[in-house]
Formats: sequence, structure tokens, C-alpha cells
Amino acid sequence: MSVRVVARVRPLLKSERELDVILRTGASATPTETKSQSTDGDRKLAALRDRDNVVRIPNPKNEGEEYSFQFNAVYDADVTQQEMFDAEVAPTIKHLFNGFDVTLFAYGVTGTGKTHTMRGGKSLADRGAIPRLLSGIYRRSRKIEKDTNGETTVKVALSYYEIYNDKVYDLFEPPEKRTLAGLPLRDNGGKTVVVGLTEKACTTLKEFESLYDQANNNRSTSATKLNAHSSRSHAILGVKITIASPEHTRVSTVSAIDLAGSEDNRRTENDKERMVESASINKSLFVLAQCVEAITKKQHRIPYRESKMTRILSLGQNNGLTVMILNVAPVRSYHLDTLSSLNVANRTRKIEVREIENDPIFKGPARPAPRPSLAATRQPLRPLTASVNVNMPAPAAKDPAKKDEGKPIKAFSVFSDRPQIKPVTQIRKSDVSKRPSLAPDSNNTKSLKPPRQTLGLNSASSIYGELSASKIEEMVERKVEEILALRAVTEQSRETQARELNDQLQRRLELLEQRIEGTEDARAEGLSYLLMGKQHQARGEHSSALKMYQLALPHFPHNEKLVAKIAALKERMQEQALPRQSLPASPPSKGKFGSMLSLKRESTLTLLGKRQADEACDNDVTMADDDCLASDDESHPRQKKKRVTSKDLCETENDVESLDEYENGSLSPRSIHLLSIINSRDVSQIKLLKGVGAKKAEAIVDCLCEMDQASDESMVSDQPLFQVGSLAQLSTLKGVGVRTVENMRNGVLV
Ligand SMILES: Nc1ncnc2c1ncn2[C@@H]1O[C@H](COP(=O)(O)OP(=O)(O)OP(=O)(O)O)[C@@H](O)[C@H]1O
Repeated sequence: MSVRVVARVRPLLKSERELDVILRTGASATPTETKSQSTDGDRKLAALRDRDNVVRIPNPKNEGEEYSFQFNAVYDADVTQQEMFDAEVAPTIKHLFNGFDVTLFAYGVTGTGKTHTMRGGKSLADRGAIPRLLSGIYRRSRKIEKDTNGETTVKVALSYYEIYNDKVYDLFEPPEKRTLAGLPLRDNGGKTVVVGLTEKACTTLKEFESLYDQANNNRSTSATKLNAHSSRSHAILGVKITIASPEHTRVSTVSAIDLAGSEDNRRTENDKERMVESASINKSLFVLAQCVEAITKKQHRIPYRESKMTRILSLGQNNGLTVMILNVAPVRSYHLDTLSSLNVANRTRKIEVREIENDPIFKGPARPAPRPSLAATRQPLRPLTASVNVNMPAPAAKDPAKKDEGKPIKAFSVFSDRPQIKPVTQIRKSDVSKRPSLAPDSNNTKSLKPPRQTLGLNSASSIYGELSASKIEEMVERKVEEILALRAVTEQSRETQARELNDQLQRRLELLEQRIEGTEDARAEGLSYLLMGKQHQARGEHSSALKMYQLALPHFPHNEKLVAKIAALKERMQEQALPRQSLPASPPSKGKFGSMLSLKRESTLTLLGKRQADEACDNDVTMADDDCLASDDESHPRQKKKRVTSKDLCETENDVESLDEYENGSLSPRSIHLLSIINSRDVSQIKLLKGVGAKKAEAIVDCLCEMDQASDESMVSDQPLFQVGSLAQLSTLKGVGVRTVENMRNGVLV
């Protein structure tokens, strides 16, 4: 049977407004009713359980749309604690006395009413599910004892613990007795047990109330922005009942769990301590959601062990009945949280649990072949193999020999882990007809393929008298081995294929890289010629520039701009043949870009320019040839290390043009000051210039020193001879571009 999941919508709190209600329940078109809107107070139990069971919530991204979540039941804000108990908790008591374990847990966002539902208030009417459950247990115990004239006795024992920051603490122990590590968990026969937990015998409701209240004082609660009495831990109350009749003793447990609520810490404004708690709460609830998802998706691995809470809750693994009460707040401020908890709860509904009563412990002489422990091995859920009607009262003292006989017709499915030999009469007709392999006249014995079917047959082993359990197990084992072997072979061939594919891919990649590298090398060479040509041209060395452009041409054979440039250069050289011849004799012209460098330090600059070109090409092999060619004849934009775009070049050209103002006039005080700093070769001063860091300053000084060394004069004097005389010259230095010069100049205060 699947987990029973019911939703309970809490009424509006004083601080909440009617107009913020976004949840709708049932088929009603009006928002969830609040307590004030409560109608008929004395609804019948059946009516309660059968009422509309849909919660509707708008899509947060599109309010026009609505999501609907269906549950086993939905309880509006007007439903009282008594009604809630009668509808959902009271029916589980008889299952408990029939030997089934019961798990009741409240799930929901912080402040949605979990503690209210489980523990409730102090007044009689406000009492929650737990005290009412205990009251019901004691009442039933008294009745059984009375009906059997005291031959059957019922003992109730309590344990109560909390999981706080993923550590387990005994709530029957005062907090000062807690150890840092908390109590350990252990797997015991398929159940997770807390080691060293106090178990208190409790004979009356009054005793329970006092114990429970006292223990709750030990529970970790704090005021948060979203709830003045927020539970900071998951609290688990275990009520163990031991029914002892003259023939046997039967033990079953009800676990009532008040989970801590998930918190959206953007809303809680939690302090550090609360945040740690909150992280732990959210983590365990997240693991719970993951477990739910893994179970419903039938995944192989269910992450129970990733949090203590999920390990203890063992949803879908625990036998017996599970009821989840999803608490929700009806208002908008909880919108996303509500949506997410509705999602988790909705998925939980699809989880199937094995409803198996606990084995009775028989008194008297030892009995042959007890049923193997069903809980001992946790296995995936199996299809139903038998049925029990838990709604029928269990006979108080049954003949143990006839234990398996005459079980009433089922009300829900029972799942089995191990082969169970059941009389054929227990298999419903419909079941037999649905599964041909179970039919007595079936000749389909060869189709024992999937283990599920094989196991299904076990329950009907009387039909196949000759097929003993061990034989069937042997067959299953053989089949499993076959499947595993086949899988191993398939995986091996798949691996080989993948390896071959990888090799092929690698080879192709290498080829591609080689091709790209070859192309890039050639292109880089061409670009370096272009760049050098440009630099020569900028310095007025037209013949060198022409040579470089001509060397670049084979690399860009179809580039019209380059062809045009070569032609223009040739023409200009012819025009300027005379003036150019006279230039070497004339004094350096400060007004011409690079003139000082070209005339005085030609060899140095050729060296520098070449290095710049090499560097630029190393770093800029991707630069478009058009970008290179687009620069104007007189401009000298230095290559930047980043990818150069045509936009950059245009801007650079504009910047250089702006420097033209210095070409024919004297330098401004600002520029003079800047150049004096540069010429000082003082790294500590240069690095203070705008846009220049320590690295750039060092590069500038290095460059100047290199030029000094390269000059003939530097051989005879220690004094730096080369002086940067213009901003344009400055822009040609290593590590400096026109934009840097502009930056430096703008940053200079005079
Ligand atoms: N059905 C209800 N009827 C009346 N009041 C309710 C109901 N449900 C919740 N409340 C009130 O809402 C408030 C928050 O409820 P509660 O403390 O039970 O929330 P919670 O989900 O346990 O929160 P947390 O996870 O922070 O512990 C309380 O003041 C409680 O009395």
C-alpha cells in the first residue's frame, strides 16, 4: 500500500490577511476557508475522509495558471483537532494492535502547523494527534484486558528523542547529560535503532502527559522570524505496545514524528546559530525529498543514510502503515515553499510500503520453522502476494497453529521480501487471472524470466508442488548470473568501441591542429611583415616599408589594399625622392612622428620595431590583415596584446591624429612634464603615471636603456643620451601605445 498522504491547511494567523490567501482546496472556486468561515461543526468521519482532496495553488510565474495536487484527503482550516484525529490517526490504532508498526509524521514549511497537529495545545480541544493517540491506545488496552478477563495484558513503553543538527539526543534525559556526538544509530534486523535510548514504561495517560511535557521542555525550540516557537529539531516519539496473551506476545510500535520545518533563510533573518540549525534541518529535508524521488523513480540507490532523520524514518522501507500529514499555510508569503512541499508530498503518495505485521513471539515449546524475518533484508518492493484486512479486529488470542489460515479478505496490498508459502485460497481470483503464471493450468513455467515473476510463484508453491523454494532460488540465481555475464560482455565491447572512437577522434583532432598551426604560422609571418612595413612607413622609411609590404604580399595575395598600398608607396617614394635624400643631413625634426628615432637611432629602432612586430605577431596572430592594413600611412598605432579590432585601430588612428597638434607646435607644459618623467628613467616615478603600473614602468625604462646601449654615444658616456622628445615617440616605446600616452598625459598635473 502506498503511504497515505493528507494535507492540512492551517487557518490564517493574526498577522495574515484574507486577501493574501492563494490556496484553494477541493472543487470550490473560493479560496481556502478560514476558521471564521467554518460551517458545519459536526461533519461525519466518512464525509471528512471522502471530501475533496485537491489542493490548488497558482503558478508563481503565471498567476493565471494553477497547479493541482491530489492527496488522500485534504483538511481545510476549519477542521478541528478531534476531526483530524478521528479521520487519520484513530484508524491506525487498530492496526497497531493487530501487530503492524505505524508511522505518523507531519511535514511542511516552518510555521505551517506541524507541532500544532502532532502535539497541539494545552486545552482538551486543542490537544494534538499524539496525546489523542495515547489516549486511544490506553482505552483500547483497557478494553482488551477487560474482554479477556485480564488474560491478555497490554504494556506501553515510550521513547522520545530528537534529531538536532543531525545528532540524536534522548529527550527523556536532561540536556546537560547530552554528549557532543549524541546517540549512535544501528541497523537491527532491518530497522534503524537508536542505541542507548531510554525506554520508559508508562501505564496511564496522566503519566504520559507528564513525561511528554517534561521531555518537550528538553526539545530544541527557538523563536524565529517565521515562528515564535519554532522546532529546531525533528522529534520522534516511539510508543511501543506489547500485547501478551497466554499463547504469544506481540510487539508493535507507533512512531509519531514532528519534523522541523524547512526554512527559506532569505525570510527568516536567522542569526548564526539558527542558520546552522536551519542548514541541518533543510539538508535532512532535502535528503528526505531525494529519498522520495529515488523511491518513486524506482532508482537503485536511495540515499537514506545521508541524514539521520531519513535513516530513522526509512520511508518505503519500514513495514506497516505510514501516514504523512502535510501542513501548509494558505498565504502568498509561503508560495514557493508551499509549492515545493506539495510536490514532495505528492510524490510521497506514490511510495509503496510493505504492510507486514510484526511476528508474534510464541510462548511454550519451540515451534518449527519460524517465518524468516521479513524486515531483515531490505529489498525492492514486490508485487502483492497475499492480503490481510487490517480493518477487521484481530482475534485477541488466535490459535497459533492456524496463524496463516482464514485471513480476511484484503483491504490493501501486502508486499513480501521472502518467499511466502500461502494457501491458494488467499490469492484473489482477480490476481490469479491477471497473472497467468500463477494459474494452476498455466503451462507457462518456462517463462520464469524476471525474478519478480519467479518470486510471485513462490507464494503459490503449492501449485507447483515439485518446485521447491531452493530449486526456484537456484533457478533465479542461474538467471541472474546469466544476465550479469551478458551485461559484462556487452559492457566490454562497449568499452572497446569507445576506446577506438576516442583514438580516431584524437587522430583527427591532431591533423586538424597541424593544419591550423601551418596556416597560422604562415599568416603570422605575413602579419609580421605587414606590421614592420607599417612601422617603417610611420618612421618615414619608405623603402624599408615597401620591402616589408612586398614580402607580406605572397601571404595575402588577393588583398587589394596591400597592393594599393605598395603602389601608393612606390609613387610617394618617387615624389619624395629628393627631399628624402636630404633628410639624413638635416637636424631632427621634433614635429615629425618618429623623426628623432628614425634619424638618430635608426639601428636601435629597427631592432625595437622588429621586436615589437615579433611580439605583436606572437600575440596577435589572429589579427585580421585588413586591420593591419587599415591604419593610415602616418599613424603608428602600437600593437596591443589583446585582439585588435578594426574599431581599435580606428580609435588609435584618431588618437594619433590628436597628437598631431604637437607636430608643428611646441609641447604643452603637461607634455613636457610627462616627457621629463619618462626621460628620468625613474621607475618609481613613472609607475605613478596614470595607466602605468610597475610592470609597464619597468618595460619603459628597459626600453630606454636598450636604446641607450644600442647608440654609439652610450659607449663613451654613462649619461643617457636618448631623450624622448615627443608624445609620438613615446607612443612607440615598448609597452606604450597612443592611448597610454593620452592617459599618462591626462593624469599629469601641472
Ligand atoms: N490548525 C490550526 N489551528 C489553529 N492554529 C494553528 C493551526 N495550525 C497552526 N496553527 C498556529 O500556527 C502557528 C505555527 O504553528 P506550529 O508551531 O505548529 O508550526 P510548525 O510547522 O510546527 O513550525 P516549526 O516547523 O517552525 O516548528 C502556531 O501559533 C499555531 O498555533
